[in-house]
Amino acid sequence: MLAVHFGAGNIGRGFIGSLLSQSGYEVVFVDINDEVVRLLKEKQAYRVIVADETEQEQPIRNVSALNSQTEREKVIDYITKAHLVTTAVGPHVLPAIAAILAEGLQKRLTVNQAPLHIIACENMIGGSDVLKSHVFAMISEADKPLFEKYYGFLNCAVDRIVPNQKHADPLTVVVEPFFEWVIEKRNIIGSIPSIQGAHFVDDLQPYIERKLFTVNTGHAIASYLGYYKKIQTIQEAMKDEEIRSDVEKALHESGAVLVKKYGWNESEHESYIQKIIQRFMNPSISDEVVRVARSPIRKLGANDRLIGPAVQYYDLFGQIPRGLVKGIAALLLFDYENDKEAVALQQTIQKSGVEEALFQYAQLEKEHPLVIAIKNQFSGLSRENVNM
Ligand SMILES: NC(=O)C1=CN([C@@H]2O[C@H](COP(=O)(O)OP(=O)(O)OC[C@H]3O[C@@H](n4cnc5c(N)ncnc54)[C@H](O)[C@@H]3O)[C@@H](O)[C@H]2O)C=CC1
Ligand SMILES: O=P(O)(O)OC[C@H]1O[C@](O)(CO)[C@@H](O)[C@@H]1O
Repeated sequence: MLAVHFGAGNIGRGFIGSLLSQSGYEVVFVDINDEVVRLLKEKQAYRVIVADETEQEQPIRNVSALNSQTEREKVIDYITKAHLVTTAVGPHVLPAIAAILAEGLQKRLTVNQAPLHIIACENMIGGSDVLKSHVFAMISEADKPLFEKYYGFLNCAVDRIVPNQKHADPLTVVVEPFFEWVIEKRNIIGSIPSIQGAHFVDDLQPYIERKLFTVNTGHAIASYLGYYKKIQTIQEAMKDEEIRSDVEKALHESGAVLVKKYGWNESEHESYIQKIIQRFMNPSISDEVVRVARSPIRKLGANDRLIGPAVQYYDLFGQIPRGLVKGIAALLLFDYENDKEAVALQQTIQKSGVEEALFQYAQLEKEHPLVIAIKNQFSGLSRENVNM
């Protein structure tokens, strides 16, 4: 079996590629990072180190790589032969891979009528639907029914914390032991793809919301409050009692939304929250706050990890979720100069104010009670920052 995987980064090598290789696929990574592509081609293997109390090494074999900028035709050829296509490139990169994917899928129609599943493994709701819409924007009307017949775009939720890597061997990836890959069955054509450890479900919505509004919500808040307190890593941030308690408070708020919405058992959800807090604190992993905080404009999105649960909490309970609001205010103070979105966000705030930023990026009406609460919290944090 052959899998073509776009994105040989942290999640690509540390989770999706490794699981596919362990499931018996030959994995061809497609990336634009020359060094990583060259090394994968040369070594055809790399190491995943599962970091817990002990370090367990997993050799990943039967892999190779292609550079999509310089080896376009080869990528297209591999797509025509693949049994699975996956991505882990980042939500903002999906439009950039759509053209080559569309071309590969078009050519495949002429040589291979086997159905193919395409799974975008990105931190977002409906990632594969979004990729599909970009691909469909590139093909002719006549091809669309054929694409619908042969290509199943499957939405999924991926959960494993893989920090930025720095090793003598640049291919090595240190990962946490936990992983969860939940894939929606809707849109499967023919048989379920064979992937060891993946969990196939009829309806992804509860799973993706549980993951995005717990793991990602808590992680994001720890990162923004950590950055605010000039702390370097998530592990150090979680040792700060105030941050840990703010994270827990926010997770109880997003948890209240999820429990009410999906009728879950409250104490089971509380155990899930506590397990996630322990994952953030894993002393064998060192995860920079600026990595987890990256792309604050995306993270301020209406359906993303902070505004999504905050709006739902307000709508369901008619109250301000103070923990989430503090996290959002801290996001608005994230002024890391190496992050393009942080720079753009700061420019918007300086030029037009917090209300305008929340209107533009989070689609919150300026008179929404959440906006007033976020603005007050933002002013409070800004004042404390000056006095610190
Ligand atoms: N790192 C983590 O713990 C987790 C990440 N994710 C999601 O996985 C996705 C990837 O994240 P990471 O692996 O952390 O990022 P990363 O930055 O380590 O990897 C992204 C890879 O995509 C490559 N890339 C960029 N543009 C490309 C293009 N046009 N064609 C092909 N490859 C291209 C980059 O060179 C890089 O190797 C994101 O959507 C993220 O939200 C989801 C769960 C956990
Ligand atoms: O990848 P994003 O969406 O920028 O979020 C940052 C981090 O969130 C996590 O998925 C978990 O919270 C990470 O490990 C991830 O990379």
